[in-house]
Amino acid sequence: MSSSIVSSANWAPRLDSSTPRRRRSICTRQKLSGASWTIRRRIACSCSAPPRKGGDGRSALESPTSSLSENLGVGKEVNEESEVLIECRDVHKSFGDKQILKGVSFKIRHGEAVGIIGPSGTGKSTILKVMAGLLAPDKGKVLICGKQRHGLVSDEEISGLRIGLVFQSAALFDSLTVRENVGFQLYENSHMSEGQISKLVTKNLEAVGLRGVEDRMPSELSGGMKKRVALARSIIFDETKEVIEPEVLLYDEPTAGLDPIASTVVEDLIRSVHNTGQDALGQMAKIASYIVVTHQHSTIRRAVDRLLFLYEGKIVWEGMTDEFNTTANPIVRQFASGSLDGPIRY
Ligand SMILES: Nc1ncnc2c1ncn2[C@@H]1O[C@H](COP(=O)(O)OP(=O)(O)OP(=O)(O)O)[C@@H](O)[C@H]1O
Repeated sequence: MSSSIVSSANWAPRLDSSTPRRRRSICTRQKLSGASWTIRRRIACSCSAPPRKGGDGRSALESPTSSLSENLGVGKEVNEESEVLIECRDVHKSFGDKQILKGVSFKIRHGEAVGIIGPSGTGKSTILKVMAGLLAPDKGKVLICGKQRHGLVSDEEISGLRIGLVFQSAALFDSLTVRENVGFQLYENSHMSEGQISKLVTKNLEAVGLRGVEDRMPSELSGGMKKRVALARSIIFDETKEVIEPEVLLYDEPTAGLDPIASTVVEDLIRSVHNTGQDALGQMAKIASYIVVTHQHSTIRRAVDRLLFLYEGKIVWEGMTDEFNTTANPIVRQFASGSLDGPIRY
């Protein structure tokens, strides 16, 4: 069991003597472009994921007409005894004199699909960044498989649990092709050949329903395609490694700005890469658990099983998705109905 915790807080393309020439050119091009990128963190922890299961369970709210959904295993089997992968314990975070998180506590267990909802500006993205290690809490703890993370540490190849954050904006490198974007981690950090990476990129793009876009630039993609490319980038992993690390994926508003059908596609993709199920190619995926920050009702219904409601810096309600519309909690009722009357004031 590894005791080290390694991540990539200020991760950026590295240029060193071990970086192959082709890879250096990718890094250099992007450095010059000054674009933002998705930050991925690798966290070595002492947990080991339970064996992968096929499972035929699905959310009670899944559409019975969705053939993809029918194949997806979801959180039915998750219970109190499932292993806790991430725990936020009394997390506080302020920006200047503005207190955003005021004692947030919750656990994410292996196999869970959890949604974080709540009014705008209440700190949903902030808690994702704290979990991903991009922000340090002012007070309280984030435990990864029971181990407290201390600050932001360097990015190294490690084994354990990986935590990936998929930004709302997709955050693709604008000067790199789709192939280079999706394969970026592998070009940078693996020993795979170009040909191997290229094949894997194509396979992962197919898994998110994209074909023949490898040579396009991000500017040539629609918003929905960009989100799917970001999804492909978040699920790709080095298949030549003997040990495949389980991963918790954190999605920040993955369906924001998409039309209803494109949203459904992304919601089902998020489900399909969960490791209790299969990806769109029918292969077992490796995502241990995932968390989705969302405002979209369809995403709440289709993509997650359990909800955490964040309001005024605290989790004020937790429940299963089918309880979202029936709970008597006045804050949740107002939010679910979109009413102007109630405890939430704008
Ligand atoms: N780096 C930062 N510096 C200063 N203030 C910040 C920073 N990040 C977030 N904030 C502020 O913290 C508050 C919470 O932001 P956050 O993005 O977490 O909210 P949210 O619940 O995700 O909102 P939305 O639903 O609108 O996306 C906002 O008032 C925001 O302006």
